[in-house]
Amino acid sequence: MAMRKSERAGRSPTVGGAQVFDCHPASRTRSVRLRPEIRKAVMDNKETSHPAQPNVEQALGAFSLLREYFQGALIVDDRARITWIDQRYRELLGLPDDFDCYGLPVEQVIPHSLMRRVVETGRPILVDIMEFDERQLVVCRIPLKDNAGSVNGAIGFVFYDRVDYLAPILEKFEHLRKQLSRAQAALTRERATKYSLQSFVGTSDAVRDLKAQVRRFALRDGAALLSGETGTGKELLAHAIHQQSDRADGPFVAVNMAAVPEALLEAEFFGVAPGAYTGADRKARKGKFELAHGGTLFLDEIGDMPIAIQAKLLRVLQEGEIEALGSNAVKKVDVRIIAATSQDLVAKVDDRSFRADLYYRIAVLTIAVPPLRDRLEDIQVLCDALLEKTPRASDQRGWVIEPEAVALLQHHDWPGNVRELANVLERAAAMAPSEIIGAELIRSALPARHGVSPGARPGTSAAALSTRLADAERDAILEALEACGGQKQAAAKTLGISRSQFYEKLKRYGIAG
Ligand SMILES: Nc1ncnc2c1ncn2[C@@H]1O[C@H](COP(=O)(O)OP(=O)(O)OP(=O)(O)O)[C@@H](O)[C@H]1O
Repeated sequence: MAMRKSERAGRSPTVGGAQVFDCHPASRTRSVRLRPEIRKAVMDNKETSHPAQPNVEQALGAFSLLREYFQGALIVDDRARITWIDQRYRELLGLPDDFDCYGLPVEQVIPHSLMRRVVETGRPILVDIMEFDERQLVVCRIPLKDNAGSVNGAIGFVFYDRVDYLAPILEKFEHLRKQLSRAQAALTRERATKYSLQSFVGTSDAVRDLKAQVRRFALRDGAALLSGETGTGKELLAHAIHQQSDRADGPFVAVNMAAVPEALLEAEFFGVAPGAYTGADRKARKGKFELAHGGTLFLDEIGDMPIAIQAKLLRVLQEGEIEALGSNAVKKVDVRIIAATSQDLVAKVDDRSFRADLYYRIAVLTIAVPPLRDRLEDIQVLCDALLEKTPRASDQRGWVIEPEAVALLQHHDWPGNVRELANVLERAAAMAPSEIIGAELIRSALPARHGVSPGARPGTSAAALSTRLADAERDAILEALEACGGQKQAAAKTLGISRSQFYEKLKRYGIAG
């Protein structure tokens, strides 16, 4: 390959016996500071002898036509170690003149390099955007082959800012990258406030003790069981435990046992191997265990877990391995289980509908979440916090709840706990003609079966109708539950709705499990 005069004047490292020339003379007079990670790489990993490499002259010759377009080039051998790099690329990377990177694994000089992938797969990556020190470089990577056609290395080119037609791509990429990092930052802020322990409102002694226990449990890594009536905040607390634990940077994945049809639970948990089912869904699907790897898996309503799945869950907890449906391969998973129940699990163990061995596995750390009726002094602060989140008209300054209204709420028994309180406040707010929520409004918003006639307070006719319909639905559900001796599945059947719809309605109306 013909070298330009300036190139010949440059430093000329020996590569496998051939003389190869760096081609940008300017940097020789510039002093560049060695980046700390590169300095470390030199100390730790430098190979003393230069590796075998592809024929550099031949490779550069093949791409000589591209020379005026690229602003840096690099060659690696079949083990992705640098065998040649030109001066312009060295400059772009900030490598000082006296730094010899020959023989170093490419990632130690260019952390995001994909040259290894090209060498390993033998497939080129023709256009890619690679980040280096907050800069975006457009790169092209091509495998090199020996005379017998085997891959013996790869060559990479960098196109930086001189290629005008790449500017729109880079601008768009940069724009999207900024948008993404803004969205990620907002999400992190939102998650942190939504799920922190501070968002569990309450100043009673019961809540103080509960929070102290949650903080202690967050520091440990064992399975935890939260028990308490529906709407007491078990899921909120599970999030808070995760957020305060060492797993906070890992995923938090929730499965509601009652909401997933029984036939799908196994696939939901353990995933599906490709082709496990004939027909449309032949693709592999990850299960919740795999999705929660490195984080926390929250199992809501664990008392509703079918006995066959209980046996499988126990095996995963004992062995730390999962096997996808239709697969023989096992995968290791590292997941913390936090389970929640609104049923009496000990009673379920006694009547053998819940496995004792599974109970002892998940009840390593147990937290009993108190019902709202046992901490009625929290109602004032809960009202303030919940109303803060309740939408209001743009000309309203903020909701004000009158003391008589709070007193009325403190006389209710709250079978649906905080969720029910939130619903009542939302209904009252929807009917309120101003930002003041008084006792009359609360009386109208409380469920009819507690002796208050729905719609007694004149609201809009639409609000009154929706309130009446909701109350009728709630009463039908309560009647069905009573008729079926509390058996939810049977009650759902009586009403002609699915188990998951039934549970959704129980939640909506704050009916305890
Ligand atoms: N102490 C609290 N402070 C503020 N909000 C709360 C509190 N407890 C519960 N909530 C709110 O009440 C609603 C129900 O809470 P959550 O879903 O955590 O209850 P749960 O016990 O898991 O209910 P279920 O057993 O029905 O699934 C959520 O909107 C939650 O944010």
